Parts: sequence; C-alpha cells; structure tokens
Amino acid sequence: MTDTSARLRRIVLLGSTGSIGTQAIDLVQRNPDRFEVVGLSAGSNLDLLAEQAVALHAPVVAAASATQESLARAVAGAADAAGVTAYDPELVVGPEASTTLAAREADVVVNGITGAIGLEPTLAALRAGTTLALANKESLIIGGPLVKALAAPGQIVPVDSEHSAIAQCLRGGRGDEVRRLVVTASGGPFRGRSRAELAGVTPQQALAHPNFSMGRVITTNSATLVNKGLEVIEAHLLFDIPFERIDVVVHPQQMIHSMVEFVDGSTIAQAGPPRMLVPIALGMSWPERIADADVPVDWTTVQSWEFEPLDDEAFPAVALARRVGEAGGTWPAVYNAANEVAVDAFHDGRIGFVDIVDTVAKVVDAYAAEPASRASDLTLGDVLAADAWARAAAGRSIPA
Ligand SMILES: NC(=O)C1=CN([C@@H]2O[C@H](COP(=O)(O)OP(=O)(O)OC[C@H]3O[C@@H](n4cnc5c(N)ncnc54)[C@H](OP(=O)(O)O)[C@@H]3O)[C@@H](O)[C@H]2O)C=CC1
Ligand SMILES: CC(=O)[C@@H](O)[C@H](O)COP(=O)(O)O
Ligand SMILES: [Mn+2]
Repeated sequence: MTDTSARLRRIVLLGSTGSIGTQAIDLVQRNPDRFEVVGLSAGSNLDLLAEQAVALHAPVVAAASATQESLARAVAGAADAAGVTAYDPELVVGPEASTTLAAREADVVVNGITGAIGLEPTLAALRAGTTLALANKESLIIGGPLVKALAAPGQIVPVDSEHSAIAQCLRGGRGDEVRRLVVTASGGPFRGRSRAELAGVTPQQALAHPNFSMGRVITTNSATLVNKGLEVIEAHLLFDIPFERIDVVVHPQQMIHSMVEFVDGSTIAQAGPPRMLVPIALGMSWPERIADADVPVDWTTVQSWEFEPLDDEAFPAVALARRVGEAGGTWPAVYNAANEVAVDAFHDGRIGFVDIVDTVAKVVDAYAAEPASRASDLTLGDVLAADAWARAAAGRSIPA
C-alpha cells in the first residue's frame, strides 16, 4: 500500500462534479500544503469538470461521457475563461475513464462516483495499492468479499459519515472490546409517516433531505431508508461486525454521526454538524486530521437531540438489506441494482414512492430461484451478471 504518512498527498478524485467531489475540491483548495490533485474524473458535466481541472491544474482529466474532442473543447474553453495559457492535460475518455485514472500513481483515490458503476474504479485503486477514500458505498456493498480480498488492512478509509464516525470511535477501544455498532439515521423527509401516508409523495418531496445536500440517488435512498440498509451492509463489511450487532437508531438532527458501544457499557459517539467536510478530509488524510476542515458543534446554544426507533413497517428497506447482507454473495448486488432502476423509474413518474422498495423486494424474492444466487467465491463476472439480471428483472416489473 502507498505510504500515506507524507504530508502532501497526491489525490485522484473520481466524481469531481458531484456533491462529494465539489466538497473534496473545496478542502484541497483550502489546504494546498496537504493535498495536490493529480487526476479528476466525472460523467457528463464537462463544463464543470474542465473548470475544476483548470483551477487545480490537474495533469489528467477523465470523463465517461465525452470524446477527446468534446473534452478538449471544454478544457480549452475553461482555460480561456480563466485566462490560463500553458495548460495541456492528458485527457482520458469513455466508460472506462475513471477505472483507468484510478489505477494511476497516487497516494489516495477518492471514489465519489454514484452507483454500481463505481465498482471497477474501486477495484482498480485497490489493485494499484492506493489508499481508497470510499464515498461510493455501492462498490463495497455489491463487491463484498471481492473488494475485501483485494484491500490490505487500512487501505479502505470510509468517507460515508456514519462509517467515518465509527472509524473515529474505534480509536477509543480494541476490536475485541466492541459490543455493538449504532448507525444513526435521519429518518428522511417522511419520518413519522405510515405506509399509507407515503403513497402519494412526490419526487420533489423525496429530494428534500432534512439535513444534507447530496446527489439524487442517495437523497432518494435516504427517503426510502435504502441508504440506511446499504449502510448496515457497509458497516458489516468494513468493521467485520455481525448483522445482529449492528443497530440503527433514528436521530433526526444528525449531530451524532454514529456510535460504538463497548463491552463495559461505555458508548463513544462522534458528533459534528451534519456536513461531509470532516469525513471527506479524514478520507484524504487518514489518520491525520485537517485543521478547521469544518466548524465544531456550538455547545453554547440550546439544542435538543432526539433518538427514536426505526419504523420497519413503513420503511422495510433496512430489514430487507439485512436479509441480503446475511445471504452475502451476489445478493447485495441484486438489492442495489433493483433499487437504482426503481429510483430512476420513480423520478421519471413511472412508479410511486412505496413501489421503489416493493420493486426491490420483488426482485430479491425472484432471485431465490436463480442458481447464480448461491455464488460464494465471488468474481467480478458474478457481480456484473447479478447486477444485470436484477436491472432486467426490475425493468420487467415496472411500467415502461
Ligand atoms: N453527497 C453526500 O453527502 C454523500 C454521498 N455518499 C456517496 O458518495 C457517492 C457520490 O454521491 P454524491 O456526490 O451525492 O452524488 P452526485 O450525484 O452528486 O455525484 C455523482 C458524481 O459521479 C459522477 N459520475 C456519474 N457517472 C459517472 C461515470 N460513468 N464515471 C465517472 N463519474 C461519473 C458524476 O459526474 P457528472 O455529474 O459529471 O455526470 C458526479 O461527479 C455515492 O455513492 C453516495 O452514496 C456518501 C455519503 C454522503
Ligand atoms: C451524509 C451521509 O453520510 C449520508 O449517507 C447521510 O447519512 C444520509 O442520511 P440518512 O440516510 O440517515 O438520511
Ligand atoms: Mn451516510
């Protein structure tokens, strides 16, 4: 694994134009003595990607949905607009662009891509021996044992706020002293509603997360609680704690990002305002902290922090995730892929909100009849096949 003890870390940032990506760039620009961007990638937002590349003088710029010509034009336009003359980066384009970039020499690859397409870049970074600051939880969840087999101890640093919190709490005790992990959940914009009351909610309402400004998929997943289901599987894979010792508690203020309960009855919680700057900064600099990455909790103001149990009847996504997580193999890939299809269908107006998790459940149930569902020595081919099977199955159960 790359030696990350040097103070200046060379960062490859995948998904630079998204919520995680733009916040990572903010941290890089505020800490030029700690971070240097050596590569940027994005999907289709070429104007923003080019603007970022020019501002950071990134030597390699990669885009999935671009040609050499369209990306070169965007970079030239952004350089012109910024009055920059001598900037001629290497351009990498096409569906494999982020995977190619992730394999390049760097200290840390930040994977801020959204969805299952983040898997191959994750594998490439791990194979290259680079520290992986992992926001793209989907790649770990669907790749499961495949990803873990490639990762050296400590090579994956979680960026997801709950898992960053747990990693920070685990500094307070030995692994064999851990009794439970407690993952906090906002409960989403529909917290407190019954299943019947969820029937008519709109995409716009689902995108109104109470605390965080995030991409469309994860925001919708927070509303259905699929995000929390994915995070339970992620916690199991990252920290090797069995599912029955991972709890979810609804904490609407999200000031506590998660907790670890130890065998002596002590619980360590990590607190901070509900923002991603600290988890992203720690992802890029672990185990060191970056001064003033964010502002701390203001303990001088009156505030109330609430905790309540999850309503599994209105929000069955977490229980379903536990089921596929326990089953292992390709099951989590099926859950995730069906969800990605259903989320798109919901935003296209083809299905209602409760149909998202109903579709995932239907596809997961149907997968029991598939021989491939029993795959144990997971290969990339197994995962991609299960992902494709689930997308097709979800597509068949959703009106066109
Ligand atoms: N946002 C947050 O606060 C948190 C996010 N996460 C996780 O981080 C990941 C990113 O989330 P978020 O930033 O919110 O998502 P966004 O939708 O805001 O950003 C997604 C990024 O992925 C890029 N992208 C899309 N397709 C490709 C592709 N084929 N190749 C390369 N890049 C591509 C997009 O590029 P473009 O726009 O140019 O198409 C964009 O830069 C997700 O896995 C999410 O679950 C976890 C915790 C918190
Ligand atoms: C910021 C972050 O890590 C998100 O995954 C966040 O946790 C979403 O919150 P909920 O899924 O609990 O609404
Ligand atoms: Mn999270």
